[in-house]
Amino acid sequence: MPLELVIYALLLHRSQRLFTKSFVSPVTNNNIKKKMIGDAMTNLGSVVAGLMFVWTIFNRWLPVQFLEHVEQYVHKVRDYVYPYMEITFHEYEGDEIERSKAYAAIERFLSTNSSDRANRLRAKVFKDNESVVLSMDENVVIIDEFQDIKIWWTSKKNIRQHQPLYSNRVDEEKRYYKLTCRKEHRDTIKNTYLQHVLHEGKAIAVRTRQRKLYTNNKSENIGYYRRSMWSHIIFEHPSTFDTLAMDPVKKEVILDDLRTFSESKDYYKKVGKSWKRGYLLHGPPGTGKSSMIAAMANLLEYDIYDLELSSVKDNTDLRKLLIETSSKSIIVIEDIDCSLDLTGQRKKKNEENKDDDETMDPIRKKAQEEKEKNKGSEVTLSGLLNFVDGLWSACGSERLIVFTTNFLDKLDVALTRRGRMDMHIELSYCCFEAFKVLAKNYMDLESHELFETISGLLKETNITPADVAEDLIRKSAKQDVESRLKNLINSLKKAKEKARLKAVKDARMKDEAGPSSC
Ligand SMILES: Nc1ncnc2c1ncn2[C@@H]1O[C@H](COP(=O)(O)OP(=O)(O)OP(=O)(O)O)[C@@H](O)[C@H]1O
Ligand SMILES: [Mg+2]
Repeated sequence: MPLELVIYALLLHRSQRLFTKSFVSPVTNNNIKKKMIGDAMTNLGSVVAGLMFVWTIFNRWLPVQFLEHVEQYVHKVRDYVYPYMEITFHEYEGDEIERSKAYAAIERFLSTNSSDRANRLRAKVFKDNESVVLSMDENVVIIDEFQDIKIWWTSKKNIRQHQPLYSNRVDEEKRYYKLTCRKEHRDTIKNTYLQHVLHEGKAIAVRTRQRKLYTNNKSENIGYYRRSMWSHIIFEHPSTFDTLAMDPVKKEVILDDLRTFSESKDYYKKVGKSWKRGYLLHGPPGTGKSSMIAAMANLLEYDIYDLELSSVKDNTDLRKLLIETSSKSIIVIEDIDCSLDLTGQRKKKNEENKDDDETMDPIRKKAQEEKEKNKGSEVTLSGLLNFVDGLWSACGSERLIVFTTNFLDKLDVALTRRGRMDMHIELSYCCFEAFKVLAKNYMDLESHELFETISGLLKETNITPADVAEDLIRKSAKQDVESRLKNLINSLKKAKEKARLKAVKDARMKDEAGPSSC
């Protein structure tokens, strides 16, 4: 027998006993009063228990359509007598994949309000573990007041269970906030209060904004339920355009381009373009491509989405990732030539594969190995082109897309054409101007008698800013400026000698191969 039926039967029995007991008590004034209260309670208990009993039986044996009909009427009656109205705000609306902005704004609004009022709170630690933000926990109610109106906010969570084919059961959490207020305040709530909450929520977001560095979760780990496709940490890279060593004229052009972009919301709208810009950073390893991305994010106060293409299953997942990025962000794909088979030299591919491992440049060899490793991903070039400037790329705004590569010539021209990658920036070997920036940053030094020697050597040999920085950085408290400059001069001389020997070797090999090899 179902448990509910047993409980209702017990309730009926209990109320029956109370009823009979009140009849057998001696008749006094006091007892009459008690008896009346007892009778009323007994009758009420019996009616409720009886109704529940009947409802349980109905629920089991009556057709679903009929029950739905009854339920509708029960709700109508309830709505008629219940003096309150309710509004719910779901984290995800319907089948939308983007988190509701209203939900996020309410969450922030309530996080500041709840810390003084709620008894059960959830803590989040921010800014270098220095500040704690408290927000209301599930099923907690907090009361807000607005123009002498009381508003009740509740945080709720529904759990739905799915059983995907050939897979274990998974729980899908659906979170929402419920606002409750008296019906007579409907207009104020609708027209004024909600605007106030959303506005405040956004303002709090701006005030407490911490920039984030996101990375995409591996497609298969996202699973059936709605887990964010990105994970993040707080972004705290110290690189700025001041610390970036490069040709000052080039630097000024890039700075100007970035500033103009960030102030051109209306302009982009006017010309009918989505508000985004593509940058392609190319150059040898250690010339500052990643440092420049960090400097860009610091300059414009954007988040960074570091997209690992090899972890993306296919073009559909790539699109979903794009949708989940926020505005004011930089989407980065580093070493795009190694990420996938997106090169423009497919026809040469077979020949390239035949390259003797011995003769292949080590950096190219590494890129080749990376590509082999990433064969699991089905993202295609067209999927990536759509990601950059397809219809879906227009969702969200104020976004930079930055690709980096060590080999510009290995990329498909479709990917690098202007309009997709609007600005091509070459980061190259260290010139004297770039060295001066590093000397200022690493040693607080603006001039020195050894600068002339260094300037001469820099003109004759290729050395990356990363290598220069390695010589200039202080390695012990005793190490003085001069010894660091001398270290650099030694490195430059060694690099020059190495280059000379390589040139001699190449020339000899060319002579040995003879003219037919051309
Ligand atoms: N132009 C530069 N200005 C200042 N520091 C630089 C510059 N280039 C390199 N460095 C120094 O060298 C380190 C490595 O640089 P970075 O990672 O930016 O190079 P990269 O071009 O991204 O290299 P890769 O192609 O290998 O990814 C940085 O941490 C920084 O200290
Ligand atoms: Mg890099």
